[in-house]
Amino acid sequence: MSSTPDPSASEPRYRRVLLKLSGEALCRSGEFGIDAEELRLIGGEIVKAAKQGTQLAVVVGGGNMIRGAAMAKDGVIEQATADYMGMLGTVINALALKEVLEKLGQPARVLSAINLSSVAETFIRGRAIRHLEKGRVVIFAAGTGNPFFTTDSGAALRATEIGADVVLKATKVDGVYDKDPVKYPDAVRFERLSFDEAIDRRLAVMDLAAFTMCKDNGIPIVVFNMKTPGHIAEVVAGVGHGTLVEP
Ligand SMILES: Nc1ncnc2c1ncn2[C@@H]1O[C@H](COP(=O)(O)OP(=O)(O)OP(=O)(O)O)[C@@H](O)[C@H]1O
Ligand SMILES: O=c1ccn([C@@H]2O[C@H](COP(=O)(O)O)[C@@H](O)[C@H]2O)c(=O)[nH]1
Repeated sequence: MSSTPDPSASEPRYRRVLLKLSGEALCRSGEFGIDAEELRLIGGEIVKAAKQGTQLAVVVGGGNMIRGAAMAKDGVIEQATADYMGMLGTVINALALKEVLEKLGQPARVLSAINLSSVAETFIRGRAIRHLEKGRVVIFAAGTGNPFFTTDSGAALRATEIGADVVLKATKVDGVYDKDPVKYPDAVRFERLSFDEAIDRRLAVMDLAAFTMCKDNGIPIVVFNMKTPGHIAEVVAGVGHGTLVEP
């Protein structure tokens, strides 16, 4: 997806977006945890995007902390428990992100799908919308709040609940390919494709539940590279370079 901005347009292209940020945005490439410099950089990118006038909600993943399936692999920890641990990892990421946004002057709130009343607001749909209308960046933590899901599904769910115009999936690759480009250097990139094609081909850039929920609710998805400076703001403005998955 790429398009030329209309210089006469004073309104932003999107009124409200859901930005799905990989947890790996918060750590150095190939490492784990939270790196202060990476956090500061990604925080700055989100502030740039938020300043453009589009209401910005963020779902942050937890791949830099714990992935439930990997944690449960050797059978010591049950998958459901490992998934709750994974969700708590996303809460840690969300708190870190909120902190850096506010340090950079951007008001932000964390709304958690799991009740953790001492550290974050619990998700209430009306409150989320109210925060967005007041210009705060809303960070949704703990995915769907249920094990056996992912934060991609959480992004699709929250996007539907808040009436987002689009899900913007910020990731390590620059779009959707016919196979995983990290594993296959000959993978071919799509400029745009339909939900049916993404689902039929089982393209693993997002999970099936997330694709299906966005499809059923008519919410397009843009998959784009998060590490290019300025790119998050461009994609939020509707002029970035990514793959558009559309109904
Ligand atoms: N067909 C495909 N096209 C593009 N990417 C693909 C495809 N199949 C698999 N991938 C992989 O999917 C990954 C995107 O998922 P990513 O790791 O960003 O998300 P996540 O799992 O939601 O985030 P987190 O790191 O927080 O767990 C890419 O890095 C890419 O390697
Ligand atoms: O709704 C959800 C969301 C996430 N989880 C668990 O958290 C980790 C991290 O999320 P990613 O989407 O992989 O970044 C995930 O592996 C699950 O274990 C969950 O259980 N439910």
